[in-house]
Amino acid sequence: MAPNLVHLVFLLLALITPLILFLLGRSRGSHRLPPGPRPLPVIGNLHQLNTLVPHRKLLSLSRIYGPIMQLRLGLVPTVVVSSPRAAESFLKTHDVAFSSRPRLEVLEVLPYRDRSTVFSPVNGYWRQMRRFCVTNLVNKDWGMLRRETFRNVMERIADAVAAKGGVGATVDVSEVLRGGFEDMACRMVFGCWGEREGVDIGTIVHEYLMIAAKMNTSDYLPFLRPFDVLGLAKRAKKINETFDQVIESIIRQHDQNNLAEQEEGDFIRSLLTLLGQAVPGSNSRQARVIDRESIKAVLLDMILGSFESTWAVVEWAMSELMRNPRVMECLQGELQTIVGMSRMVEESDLRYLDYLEMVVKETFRLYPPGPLLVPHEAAEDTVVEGGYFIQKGTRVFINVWAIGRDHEVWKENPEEFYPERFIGSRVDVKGCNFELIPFGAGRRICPGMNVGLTSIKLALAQFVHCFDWKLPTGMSPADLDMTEEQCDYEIAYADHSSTLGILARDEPSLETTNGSMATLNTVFSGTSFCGCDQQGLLLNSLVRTDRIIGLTEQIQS
Ligand code: HEM
Repeated sequence: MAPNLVHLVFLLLALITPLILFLLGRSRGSHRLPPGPRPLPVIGNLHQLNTLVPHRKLLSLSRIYGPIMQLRLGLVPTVVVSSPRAAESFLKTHDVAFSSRPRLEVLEVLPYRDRSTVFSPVNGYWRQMRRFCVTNLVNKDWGMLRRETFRNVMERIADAVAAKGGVGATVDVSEVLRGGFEDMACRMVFGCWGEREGVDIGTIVHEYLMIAAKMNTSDYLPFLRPFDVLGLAKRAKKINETFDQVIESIIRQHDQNNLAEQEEGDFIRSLLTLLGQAVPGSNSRQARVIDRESIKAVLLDMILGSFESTWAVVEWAMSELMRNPRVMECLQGELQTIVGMSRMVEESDLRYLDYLEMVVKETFRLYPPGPLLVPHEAAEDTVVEGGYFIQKGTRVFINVWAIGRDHEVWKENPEEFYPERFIGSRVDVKGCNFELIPFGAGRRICPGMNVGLTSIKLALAQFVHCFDWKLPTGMSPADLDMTEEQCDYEIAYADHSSTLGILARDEPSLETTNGSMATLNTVFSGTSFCGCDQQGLLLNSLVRTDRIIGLTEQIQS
């Protein structure tokens, strides 16, 4: 299109959009819309969310307009839900109406876009693939893999400490945690380690999540799509080409029945048995055949869901434990009493560790990895709690981050990390108590919840059981920066003409302005997909001589 024509189209759209929206608004007749801030012409309330941490801004707006608040983001009517009661209305009472997902622009460039279980509408295909993943991946017994993974992680820490001169050496906890969770996820989903064809799968996952987390203007102002203003469609295409090459090579290896590459309960091999099967599509008359693209889409969903969210929770928990020595002491005390100091924590111990359970819940309350969940969309016109009318096609954000800080629910110092608030409480994270829904609730609830929870508890327990930790010299708990910031950096490709061969991601510096080492707590939480991340937790490890015999010897040798 010639530039003049483009400008003309843009101008026309800018002029007629408010009129269309006005007429649409009128046609809703007597329906009562939720309150919300007044939108500007064309951009609506987009300017108010021009922030790296939209869940914070949305919380402050909801304190003015209420727990069900209507915004207009560009041309998209959007509702933000910020209380347990309102969340229950959307995710339980009207679960069917709000289980759909919006079609995001970055997905349009992906060949597997309509086969993803995360972004598929609720239909026969979604149901079947989700059930398949739960049976063949999530519900498998991964106990041995977790045991091996976290033993390796503890040994890696001990090795790193020994290499740096022994007890008291500084360890990059983020790095070790990320590596452990990445390897475990790759072995579960792909049956191989995290490095493939010279490409680190973790870097691919991170890039996907970064792209999805960005607030993409084209999603809200569709007439900007041809311009790819933020370059996200280009980035998505590029990372997808890389993923495609990596995943093709992994699938080929499983296809060829190369047993050396395979682990017990091989998920890819089970997926391949589905090839060619017909499953119901969006309605009972429409069948869909499972093809190679469906298999790649499911593998991508599973690997994206698997590890960033999990290790981020352990990092947040470790940061809070460093800030709260009393809580650390209680947790170590519980481990010492229940597990003792002559062996490592085992999965079978977890059910007896009540204080650990409370520490994990408290971490989820304050730092849900998906502060706004994955966006939902209204599949039909619905009247919700409070008599508010929600129009079909409205995007729905459930502000879990705000719900975790709701003064009405968490009456005693909601901002404080205080695991004891759960003593005698039946609230848990499994989707029945709407005051704490880090995994969502209803039919879109995270299918990986149980596997994620067990890994988090085991990793955290072993971290604090095997080692004593202290902040690097010169740093006090008050220096720990617990605010989130968006961490975006482009990955470097080895060769611009080829998609394979990612060099590295350009990590943000770990030095703070005053020169001391500090945490860079990072959240990436655009309004499309949200994930929480935290980077660069550096701690000094101190292994007490009465702790875990093997590790102590390893460090001292
Ligand atoms: C701490 C760990 C985890 C957290 C906090 C978490 C959180 C979430 C959240 C908030 C959602 C969106 C729910 C909604 O839209 O209402 C979700 C969806 C999903 N998660 Fe997880 N997740 C975790 C671990 C996992 C794991 C380990 C897997 C895979 C093995 C996984 C796979 C998925 C999938 C496939 C979906 C999409 C479900 C659908 O749309 O039907 N997640 N997760």
